[in-house]
Amino acid sequence: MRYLTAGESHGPQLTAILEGVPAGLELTAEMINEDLARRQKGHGRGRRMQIEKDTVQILSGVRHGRTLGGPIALVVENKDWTHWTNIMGAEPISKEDAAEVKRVISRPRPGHADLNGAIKYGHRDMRNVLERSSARETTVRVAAGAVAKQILSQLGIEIVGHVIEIGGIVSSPLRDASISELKRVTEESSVRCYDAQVEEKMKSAIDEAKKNGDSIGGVVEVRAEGVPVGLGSYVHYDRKLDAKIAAAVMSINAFKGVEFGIGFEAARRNGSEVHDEILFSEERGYYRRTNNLGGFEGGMTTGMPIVVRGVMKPIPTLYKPLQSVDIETKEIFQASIERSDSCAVPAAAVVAESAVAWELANAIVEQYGVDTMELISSNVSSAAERSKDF
Ligand SMILES: Cc1cc2nc3c(=O)[nH]c(=O)nc-3n(C[C@H](O)[C@H](O)[C@H](O)COP(=O)(O)O)c2cc1C
Ligand SMILES: C=C(O[C@@H]1CC(C(=O)O)=C[C@@H](OP(=O)(O)O)[C@H]1O)C(=O)O
Repeated sequence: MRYLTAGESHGPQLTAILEGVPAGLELTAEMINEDLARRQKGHGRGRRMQIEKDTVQILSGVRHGRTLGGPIALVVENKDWTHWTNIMGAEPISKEDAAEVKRVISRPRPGHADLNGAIKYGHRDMRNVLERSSARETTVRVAAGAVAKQILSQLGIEIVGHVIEIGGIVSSPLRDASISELKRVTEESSVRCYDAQVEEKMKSAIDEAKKNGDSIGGVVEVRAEGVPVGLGSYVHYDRKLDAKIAAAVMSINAFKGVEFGIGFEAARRNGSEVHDEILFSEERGYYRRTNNLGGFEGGMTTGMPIVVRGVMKPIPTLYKPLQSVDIETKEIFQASIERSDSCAVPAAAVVAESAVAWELANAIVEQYGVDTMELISSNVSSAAERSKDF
């Protein structure tokens, strides 16, 4: 499976075209809208989220609630577009109108794609960069992820993204919570964190940063359970599924690093304290005593829960401006802004969940790849039986 997205932050709409989704998958706009609404929530979001009410239109590839096997076109409208029709319209504008509607952005914001993008594409107006580099695009990535999650759910695979750290405030280590419990608890949390003890502290940290004109980042974690053994492969670098998942998480705006299981902590432990011992029971087949490696060995799934974390840097647009240089005058200036999120880590947890869901679903469709959900289900079940008795 693959997908493309198109659309600018303040243009008319965002579009995703998904190709290779098997036929016979139950899919409704309502299923996708649930995740779109989850992405919009979270303490620390800015005024834009009060304007947008993200809902999807399914424009092709689905009939009477089931996928057909053809490309699926998904569209989410930008409500804010009505305020930007002159500035963001596709048609050429006259010189006179240009003076009125086209306030050229010549001042790059540190931490954004503005300057590098302008140099790369030769744009003297950095709106031409920021419109597409904006994380508004993650809306349709979540829509694509919601389709992937339907595939996973039909195969009994559960997945959830949640927040484990914001602005240096860390939630306590996770108890033996099931994914459904994690989902239920984090859904009710204003920061998408299961640890109610630290929720208030995280909110205060966000409020404090905002009050100071600053922003904060954090760490999100995605867990997936019920994943079959042997997705991905060790035989070639570009077939390693952990690498694909890492790239998908890293591709989320503002993400700066990814780890699996105990991750960077592995550097500080002996091998005997890292590697997960192999056990066998009639009931479970092969399993691991621990899951320090987060569900991967040799670029393949072990059948243990997948545990992947990503770190999000603080939002770069700050009310407390950072120094930059105007590309027209070469003068130093202090960037000033009208609106921004002060923390988007809770929203990013939903984006990360979607990114991982897509990679997992894609790996399954590739590996058990036939054109219908029915056959994929039966192939996955017989592969599970085979690996249990192996
Ligand atoms: C859900 C989400 C919301 C974001 N909101 C903002 C925002 O309001 N203001 C901002 O400056 N950056 C925001 N960002 C981060 C920028 O999009 C990102 O830092 C920028 O595009 C540069 O990309 P890079 O950080 O990956 O290098 C957001 C990111 C995500 C994932
Ligand atoms: C619109 C979304 O996030 C936007 C991501 C973003 C950025 O620079 O990445 C900047 C802000 O946009 P604006 O400048 O219009 O306020 C955020 O609101 C969204 O998440 O749906």
